[in-house]
Order: sequence, then C-alpha cells, then structure tokens
Amino acid sequence: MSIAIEVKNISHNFKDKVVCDNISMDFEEDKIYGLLGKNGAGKSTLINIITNQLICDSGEVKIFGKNPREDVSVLEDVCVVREKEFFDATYKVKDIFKAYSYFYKDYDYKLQDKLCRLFEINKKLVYKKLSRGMKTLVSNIIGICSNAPITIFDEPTIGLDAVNRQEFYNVLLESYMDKNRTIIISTHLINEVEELLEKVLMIKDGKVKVDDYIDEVRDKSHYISGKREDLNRLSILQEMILAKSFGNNKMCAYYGDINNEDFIMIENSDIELDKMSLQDLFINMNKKEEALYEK
Ligand SMILES: Nc1ncnc2c1ncn2[C@@H]1O[C@H](COP(=O)(O)OP(=O)(O)OP(=O)(O)O)[C@@H](O)[C@H]1O
Repeated sequence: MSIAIEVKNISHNFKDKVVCDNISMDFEEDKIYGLLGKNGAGKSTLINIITNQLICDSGEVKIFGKNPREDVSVLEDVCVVREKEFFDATYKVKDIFKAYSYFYKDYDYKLQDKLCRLFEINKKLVYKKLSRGMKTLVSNIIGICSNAPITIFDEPTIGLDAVNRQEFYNVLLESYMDKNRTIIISTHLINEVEELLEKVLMIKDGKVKVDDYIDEVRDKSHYISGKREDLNRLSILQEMILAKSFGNNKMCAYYGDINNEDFIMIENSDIELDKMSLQDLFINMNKKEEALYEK
C-alpha cells in the first residue's frame, strides 16, 4: 500500500473556532475517498491545508513523501476542483480549458471534447454567460481530464441537476477505471457518492470519526433497538446514539464492532440488530452530544 497524502497531527483554529483538532489520516494511492462532514465541519479547510493554500497552526502534510511547503513541485500532481473556481469570468470556456490544461502533464484533450459534447458545453461561450450548473461542469471536466495523480473534488455537484449529477459520477468512474489515481470527493451528499467510494473519512468537530474501507463501514454500522431495560445491559451503551424513542422502546445508532458478550445478549433478548446505511450513519453521527443514549 503506497500513500499519496499523509496528514499528520494537523491542528488549525480560526480565532477561537477549532476546525482541525490534531487530525491524522492517510490517503492511499489509487483509491476513491469520500471526505464527509456536515456544513462547516472543516472539509474545505483540510483541503486548503493539504494543498498548501492555508498554513495550519501545527502538524505536517506530505504528498508522495514530500512536504509541499518545502517542495511546491509536488503540487503539480494535485488537481483541486472547487464549487467556486476563480476563473476570469470574461474568458471563453475554451480559453479556460487551455489555461488549465497546461498545468497537468497527462491532460486528456480528447476526453475534454467528448465531455463537452456530453454535457452540452459550448466552448465558445464566455464563462460568465454559463449557467451555475454549467460552470460546475467546466470545473469538473478539468478535474476529470487533468488525470492528476491526486484529484480532489470539493462539493462537485452543487448546482447540477439529477441527470448531470449521475452522468458526472458515471464519467468520473469510467475515467478512474481507465486510469487509477487517488480521488477525493468532499461532500455532505452521501447517497449520491456511496456507490463510488472505496474509503470513507468522516469528520466532525475537528476530529476524524470514521476512517475505514466502505465494506468495514457497512459492517460496523448498526441500528440497535429494544426496550430500555434490555439496552441498558449492553456494554457498548456509552457509544450508542439515540436515533428514535417510542415510549420505553429506543432505537440507537452504533458504529463499531459488537463484542461477543453483547452479541450473545442481543441474540437472547428482544433486542433487534439491523444494518444502518451510510447516510443514516452520517446523520446520527452528526447529532448533538445530548443524543448519546442515557440509562
Ligand atoms: N477564512 C476563514 N476565516 C474564519 N473562519 C473560517 C474561514 N474559513 C473557514 N472558516 C470557518 O471554519 C469552519 C469550517 O469551514 P469549512 O469551509 O472548512 O467547512 P466545510 O466542511 O467545507 O463546509 P461546507 O460543507 O459548508 O462547505 C466553519 O465554521 C467556517 O466558518
């Protein structure tokens, strides 16, 4: 397993707001990551730190083993696609493509033209005349065609209609199959990316809450429901999040392995154990601390 990006003990505050609280994570080469977190969780801040656009208070980032603060040339291997790109709005789309394509040595011009046809982007138009969704698509096309060894999409489907969202993910996946690379999709729209992801990183309150392969995430995501007195006997009680309450019956979300002792107790009582979707895991994990199950 080779590491594309190593994030080591990153901390960053904006005044008294802690956005990254000693975050460490590795992004492996040639995998598709979901960087998930609710609005304001710190996804964009983390991306800015990784790409050297923001100097963090402490910690270190390495891209292919090199610190981008010491060797900016490693950033040539990184393409970041943002919702708001800072293109000169008076440029024609074709000139924007041309300008950006120079940055990436494996830029795929043929694919760019194919995607322009698919998404009906008129390259002769001045950028500012494009609709919001079209602007997003221009950025996404650059991201896909860059073929950069690390490509980061920060909220790539904002402003896109359902058809173009699906189409974008299809072409992204096709392009990834054609040329593996590390792809990071930062989003809070879980349902639409779930099928694409190989690894999931979930951040909350400046900390990493989930850092697992998608299959592990599915295996570790549970709903546990039953009568209060039965649930109270479980050793994982402190980590359970109250999802729903119907009188004496509770439904809790739990992320983790279920130990043998608890498993036997569940088997021998009226407690129900069900799978929880990634979307529900995200929702429950982002509940306020008060939602932790209490006796
Ligand atoms: N330049 C800045 N100055 C002050 N506070 C900032 C700055 N940039 C971000 N923040 C704050 O840091 C927190 C994290 O913001 P960030 O944009 O990283 O979140 P995000 O997870 O990308 O959110 P979203 O999904 O809404 O884009 C927010 O509370 C935001 O207000």
